[in-house]
Amino acid sequence: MTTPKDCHPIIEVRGLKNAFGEQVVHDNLDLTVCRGEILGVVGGSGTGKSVLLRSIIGLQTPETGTIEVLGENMVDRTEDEAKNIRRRWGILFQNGALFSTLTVAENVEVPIREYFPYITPPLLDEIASYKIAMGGLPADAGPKFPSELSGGMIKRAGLARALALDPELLFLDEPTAGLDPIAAAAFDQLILSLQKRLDLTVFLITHDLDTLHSICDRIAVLADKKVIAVGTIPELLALDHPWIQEYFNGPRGRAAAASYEHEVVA
Ligand SMILES: Nc1ncnc2c1ncn2[C@@H]1O[C@H](COP(=O)(O)OP(=O)(O)OP(=O)(O)O)[C@@H](O)[C@H]1O
Repeated sequence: MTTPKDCHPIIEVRGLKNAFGEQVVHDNLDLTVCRGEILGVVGGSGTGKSVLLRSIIGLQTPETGTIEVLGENMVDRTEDEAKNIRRRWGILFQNGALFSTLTVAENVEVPIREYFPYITPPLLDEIASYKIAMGGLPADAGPKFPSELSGGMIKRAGLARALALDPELLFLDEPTAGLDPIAAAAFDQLILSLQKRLDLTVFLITHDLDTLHSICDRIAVLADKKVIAVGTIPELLALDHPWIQEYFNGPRGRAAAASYEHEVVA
């Protein structure tokens, strides 16, 4: 369960400690994400998955520890340095985090305008249309406002915006939360096909066992303020940690495993 030998680290977290007052969320947490993998991050509610994501993207300053993303140190960066690194990743927040007063196309254009303020409007529109198509939305979604979209379409619009600057790395925070099983499975397949086509590295926080089975290369488990294990599902199942056993071997875990095995055989 060590890091794969051929791993080219894209995210390296070492000795991370995060605390809010007396509450220690992470203590001496280590994690490596390798280039080209889809890493799923799981853990019970409140184990610090979102705080870990916020630390990695520089929104949460840790008490101690080092974080490198795409070869850059993320702790104590100047605003200019932070801006340079931010353009190399895309983030899909749990609720899509779209600007409600902007259309889908305008939302996708926000990061492009930020980094390329002199881009011409026709080119901007063309790039936005292309990204909207990559997010799996029909062209007529571009002029719509978020309030006119279904939950699944909001996620796809958020994904289109996350892809706006051709990222090397994608952060997804519970991408299938709130979607019905059919929409969730379609979204999983969209992530997988984008990851392959665009050669992306994906850091994916999820509670969705189907997502873990169907698209994740490795899974990191957060518990006891640390990443207690990273590996494939069979590797994790070989451990006798109670949370891991309950999660993957509980009724829902077994159902997800069975349906995935069925899918592989069929
Ligand atoms: N800004 C903050 N101030 C104080 N406490 C915080 C803050 N952000 C997070 N926490 C606390 O840190 C802990 C971890 O929160 P986090 O949101 O990372 O959990 P999570 O694993 O993502 O949970 P869930 O699966 O429910 O989304 C929680 O106890 C939360 O209350």
